[in-house]
Amino acid sequence: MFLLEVNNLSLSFTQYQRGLKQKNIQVISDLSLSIQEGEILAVVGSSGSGKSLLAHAILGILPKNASLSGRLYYGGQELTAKRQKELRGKEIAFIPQSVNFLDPLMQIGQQVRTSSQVGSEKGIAKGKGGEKEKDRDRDREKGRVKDRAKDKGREKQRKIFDRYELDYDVENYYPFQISGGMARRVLVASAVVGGPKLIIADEPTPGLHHEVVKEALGHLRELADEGTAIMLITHDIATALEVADRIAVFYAGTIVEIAWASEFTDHGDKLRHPYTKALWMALPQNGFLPILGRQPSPSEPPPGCLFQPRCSLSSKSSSTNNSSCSQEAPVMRELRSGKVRCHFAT
Ligand SMILES: Nc1ncnc2c1ncn2[C@@H]1O[C@H](COP(=O)(O)OP(=O)(O)OP(=O)(O)O)[C@@H](O)[C@H]1O
Ligand code: NI
Repeated sequence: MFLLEVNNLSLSFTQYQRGLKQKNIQVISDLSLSIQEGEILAVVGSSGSGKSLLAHAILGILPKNASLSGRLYYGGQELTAKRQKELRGKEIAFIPQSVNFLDPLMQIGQQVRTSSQVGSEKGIAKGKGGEKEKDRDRDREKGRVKDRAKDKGREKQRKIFDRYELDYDVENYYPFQISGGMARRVLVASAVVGGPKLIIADEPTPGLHHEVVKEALGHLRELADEGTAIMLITHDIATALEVADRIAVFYAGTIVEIAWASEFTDHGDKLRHPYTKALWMALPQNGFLPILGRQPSPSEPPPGCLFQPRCSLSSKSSSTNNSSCSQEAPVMRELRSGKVRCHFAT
């Protein structure tokens, strides 16, 4: 059974234009994926393709002007807004794309300790330490219980600091006092403290040195090997291939292929979708072959298959008259133990 299932998810924004005119912009369309315990599924796609929004949809932290359709399941049960709120920061943890998710006014130690108790819109931050202090005066015995809980909280936090090689001194620092690499480790520590079953990591290694990237990916792999399900969002297929079990290739707001990481070999003959093959061949070790054209903007999608204007398969086999490519959007289908969204992939 899958821990997380995303079925036919679509997401659009209503934007107001001049006067009272409204425009609907479809950012994610008909997207399906699933993740098992113990596996890393990488979601790979270029900038602006809707990856972060997918993460926010799963966590239930979308902005108010977003409208969503499709279904989410977690542990076999529908993942409703109520469950999202209950599970967020605990069973379902988030490693956000930006270190700005750290609360600038809260010390790191407290931030890590409280991150598993919150489900704030902003992500991991915002504690509620103050209220606890009041109760203690009221009832000493109760207070002692709370002290023990507090000690336990600190103990747990320190264990995680040990694991991620964060000095205990760092507990008293504020986010502006730590380096970028350290801040990333704090984000991982904050995600892990609640003992999550599912981690959504949104671009966890931006602009980091190779060593730090390796370390961060190593942490994710370790957690997966302990049974955690991980969705790793990245624009960098090379990063994804270093740790992921499966790769979901994101293009213009939907997934065009789900492949095994082991299928990215040689000239990509085991891959299914022309875009996936092109991504693979664009890597330095495969000769840097560029992918011609541009990803369509969500406000002006082409008719039919979203990849059709750039597709070698569609233009090459014009003898068979592939008008379907320019007229009909292909649906996701199973192909060789993976999935593909293409009329002609074999
Ligand atoms: N609140 C919003 N209202 C309207 N459009 C939005 C909103 N938030 C995001 N978008 C648009 O949705 C698209 C997808 O954004 P998203 O942040 O998910 O992309 P991404 O794949 O995570 O990109 P990156 O790799 O740069 O992080 C973008 O074109 C963005 O402009
Ligand atoms: Ni993003």
